[in-house]
Amino acid sequence: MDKKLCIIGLGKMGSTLAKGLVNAGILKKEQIVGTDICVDNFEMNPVYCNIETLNDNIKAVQQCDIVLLSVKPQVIDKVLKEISSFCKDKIVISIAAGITIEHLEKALPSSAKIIRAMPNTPILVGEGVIAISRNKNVSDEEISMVKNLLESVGRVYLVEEDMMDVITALSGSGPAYVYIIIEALADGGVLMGLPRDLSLEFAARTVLGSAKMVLESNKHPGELKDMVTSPGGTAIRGIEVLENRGIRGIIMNAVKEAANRSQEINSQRGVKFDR
Ligand SMILES: NC(=O)C1=CN([C@@H]2O[C@H](COP(=O)(O)OP(=O)(O)OC[C@H]3O[C@@H](n4cnc5c(N)ncnc54)[C@H](OP(=O)(O)O)[C@@H]3O)[C@@H](O)[C@H]2O)C=CC1
Ligand SMILES: O=C(O)[C@@H]1CCC=N1
Repeated sequence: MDKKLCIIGLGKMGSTLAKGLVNAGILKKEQIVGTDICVDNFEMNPVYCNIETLNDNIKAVQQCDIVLLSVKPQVIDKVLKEISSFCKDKIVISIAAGITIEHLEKALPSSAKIIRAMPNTPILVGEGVIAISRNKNVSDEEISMVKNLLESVGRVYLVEEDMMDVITALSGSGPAYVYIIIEALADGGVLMGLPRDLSLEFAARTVLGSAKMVLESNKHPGELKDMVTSPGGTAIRGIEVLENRGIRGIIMNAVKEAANRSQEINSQRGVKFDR
């Protein structure tokens, strides 16, 4: 790919994307420029993988074909205002939770090619899942190019934008829920006497393997669960505890609340820009 990418905001997600794309070999490190307001951040954080870093968003945007906005929703308006006039012919990808294409369109030139995307942190290890939606200015060829770029770090799905808040809650935020589950499984092992490092390894590998079974076996998770639960055995005793405490409802509510928050982020911000 011969395009140059500018990542604005080299925080957790921006730097993860930079590293994921370079590791995947789809872009050379010379094809990515990253910006952040705090230059010290660059030195502190080794994950920037030697890409060029600037603390000047405009300079970075001017030298790139694709602009990826990876700042918090709370500061995105400020950044959009700063770079807007330099984005006429650019593909602008925003990964900001809750920020709609309509909102981005109001802040950018009418010709801007806008993509709203929702990745998740496992892109760092090439196992991300990424949803993308586009505005009318993005051609089929351009969306294929972006899809191809992002496919180097995960599975990419082109979705209707009205699914984005839920996807933000499920796969965008989901790693956080899964890490809590892994940590709790490991704590359970430690509680019962396993060494911490062994317990964490077993917990993480159990989640990894179980997810692979769901994806590769073509079996419903309930059927896979039944394969683990012998009558009168150990697993069903554990499940009884989880069901008594409402594990399913708790997880469903977590997704619902996160999706509500994604919607709230956009509606609470108003859509008002100085051109
Ligand atoms: N973390 C995640 O798992 C995911 C995050 N996202 C989205 O990605 C975006 C970034 O999130 P995340 O990486 O977690 O947040 P971070 O706060 O870690 O990263 C944002 C970075 O942008 C910097 N920044 C702030 N203002 C500017 C500016 N004007 N110009 C350039 N850089 C600036 C921040 O610097 P400073 O800290 O000094 O303010 C920070 O380093 C958010 O919109 C979030 O919704 C999407 C999917 C998953
Ligand atoms: O918590 C957040 O707002 C971001 C968006 C998705 C995951 N983390």
